Amino acid sequence: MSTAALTARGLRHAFGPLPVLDGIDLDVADGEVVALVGPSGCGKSTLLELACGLQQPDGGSIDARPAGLMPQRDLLLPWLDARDNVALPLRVAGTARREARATAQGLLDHVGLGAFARSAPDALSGGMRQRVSFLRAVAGDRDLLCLDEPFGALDAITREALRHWLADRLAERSRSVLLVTHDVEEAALLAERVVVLSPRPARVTATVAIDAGPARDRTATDAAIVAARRTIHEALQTAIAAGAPA
Ligand SMILES: Nc1ncnc2c1ncn2[C@@H]1O[C@H](COP(=O)(O)OP(=O)(O)OP(=O)(O)O)[C@@H](O)[C@H]1O
Repeated sequence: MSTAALTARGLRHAFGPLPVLDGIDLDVADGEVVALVGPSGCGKSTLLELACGLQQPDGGSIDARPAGLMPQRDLLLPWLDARDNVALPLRVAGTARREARATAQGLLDHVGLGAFARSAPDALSGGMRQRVSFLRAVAGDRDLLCLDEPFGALDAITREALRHWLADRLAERSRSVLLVTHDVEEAALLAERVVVLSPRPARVTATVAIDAGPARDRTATDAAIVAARRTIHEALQTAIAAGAPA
């Protein structure tokens, strides 16, 4: 069996006349966390959708393991409570209702949402919904997780707590992650490699290796993280400047 969770070569995609991806090469190894950063609207979510098979590329190839997707809009099912939304991928995989609900309840407890397990999505705040959506993606136990701005709507403390929680889960059970984020520090703290995209149509303009030890042991003040943040930031600036109209 191949040791790649995802391999994309020369990936092209357009929405009608709008070219969005312009020949993307991307690899995610088994157990590797790769972050995607790039200017707003460059095509990051589109790339995740291709990785999960929700869209077919216009050109090139993509080969990925079955993925759990956390989309940017939470897309919770409004007729299920928070617990059953989290339990959904387990139910789809054949887990009995009682066991699936117990697992979902445990996950909700871990992120401070235990008391909201029986709440409908429309009774939850945006940040709560985002956490439920995150747990639903993680609960599916797929080898590849595609996370689109998973912590974007959260306050700084909750964001940090969830980042630690994810790093701990990944240390316990190795999974591959493709993480879209606008937060350069988050990318440096979680990823082993950060792939920098140009403005639309997206091309890969740089890849930054983060050599800072396991994610669960990293802190924002580590010299390697501070240096990585600067490198990613500069690569983003270069990408944006190169893509800007003259
Ligand atoms: N289904 C669609 N139909 C038409 N255009 C689309 C569709 N999905 C995305 N687009 C367009 O494709 C471009 C890339 O969108 P995408 O959401 O992939 O970018 P992004 O990098 O994830 O953006 P952001 O950082 O703002 O979340 C945008 O111009 C968007 O308007």
